[in-house]
Amino acid sequence: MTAPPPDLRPGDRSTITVAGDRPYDVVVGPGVRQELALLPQTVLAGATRAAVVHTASTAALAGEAVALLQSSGLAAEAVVVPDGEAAKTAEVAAGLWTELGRLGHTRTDAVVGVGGGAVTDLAGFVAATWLRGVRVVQVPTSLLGMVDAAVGGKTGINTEAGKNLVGAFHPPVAVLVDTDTLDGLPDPEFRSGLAEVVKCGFIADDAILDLLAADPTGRRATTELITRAIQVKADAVGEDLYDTGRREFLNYGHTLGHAIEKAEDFGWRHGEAVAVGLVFAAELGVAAGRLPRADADRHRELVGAMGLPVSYAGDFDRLRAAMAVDKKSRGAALRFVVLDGLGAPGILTDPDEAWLRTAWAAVEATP
Ligand SMILES: NC(=O)c1ccc[n+]([C@@H]2O[C@H](COP(=O)([O-])OP(=O)(O)OC[C@H]3O[C@@H](n4cnc5c(N)ncnc54)[C@H](O)[C@@H]3O)[C@@H](O)[C@H]2O)c1
Ligand SMILES: O=C(O)C(=O)C[C@@H](O)[C@H](O)[C@H](O)COP(=O)(O)O
Ligand SMILES: [Zn+2]
Repeated sequence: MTAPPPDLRPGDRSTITVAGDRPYDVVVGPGVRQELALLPQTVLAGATRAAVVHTASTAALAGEAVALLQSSGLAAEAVVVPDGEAAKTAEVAAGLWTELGRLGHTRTDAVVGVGGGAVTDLAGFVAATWLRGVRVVQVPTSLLGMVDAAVGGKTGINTEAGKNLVGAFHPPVAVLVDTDTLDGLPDPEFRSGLAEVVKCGFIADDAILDLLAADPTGRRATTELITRAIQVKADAVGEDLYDTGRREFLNYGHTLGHAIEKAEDFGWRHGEAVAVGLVFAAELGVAAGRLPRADADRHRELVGAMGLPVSYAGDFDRLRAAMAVDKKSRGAALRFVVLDGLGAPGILTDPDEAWLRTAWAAVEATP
């Protein structure tokens, strides 16, 4: 089980360091976005310009970010992009490259993402590709962005063929998780973020499962849940940035989840699709003889109690075709993350068709 950082007390500021060739800090707490003003003296040393990428929903926070960066001497400008998955397109990325060119951004300048996971994925991707890589600071404002998307350096956009199929590994130089920014986040978005939190519980930290069982809204222990989920992610990413081993376990529930997002033309929230994917993956683990039935039942009960979907009405053959282009696939073989017990993730390669059908039957919504 992952222990919370020693300096964590409710309401406090805590810091989680993500290890790697270029380690960086994820700072969590109320008001920590103000620390943007300090970064030009530290991780943004030498920068003269910053482009603050945001959507309409985070315009006020982006305006504040611009003012904070300007107060420390940077020429900072806000750049607005479309909301949600509509931001994660080649066209929007190309628009940002044009804007960085117009603003005269050089290799020492920086991109700052202020928004949900879609913004941080896009901002990270543009930073990874502009001049072959400039620094990016992430200021996630959705729960999902905080516990997952802004941490770990996976950046990307979607294509016709599916989710996140074009991207780069490009870790941020800092992540400021300001828990105050959650105040304006709509409940369904908060719940969507909780899907990634409970995922971390299933793969690595049963204290998360206990906290969510005691309060399935996740509102009573939000800071502890955020910190624990980030710690699970940091542990995996610090060891395996490039997704060739331990990091793959963070993809638990995502094989079917991404296929559902695509089938729904990105009309479902990421966490909602992952929620069904978690229940499916647990059922697949049972069908494969790896996960005890009681543990799969715990998935369904907990995810359902959190108000997230546990079933889906769709065409399995279509979903299967989408799963075949999942980034975990190798050649023609499907690969899934499954559990050998709570907190014990592993890989299942090329599952029997019968196991897939059994797991699908367990999540298929009946009219
Ligand atoms: N890179 C990664 O490792 C990683 C991990 C998980 C998810 N993701 C990606 O993240 C995306 C999902 O992120 P998301 O759930 O944050 O979606 P999102 O970015 O679309 O944000 C959800 C909604 O909340 C709004 N919003 C965000 N912050 C707000 C605030 N403080 N107040 C009011 N509204 C606010 C947004 O405008 C949007 O409408 C997906 O594209 C997913 O693929 C990436
Ligand atoms: O960081 C990771 O690695 C993850 O798998 C975390 C996921 O929650 C996240 O949705 C990620 O973007 C999915 O990665 P992908 O490579 O399957 O697109
Ligand atoms: Zn995810």
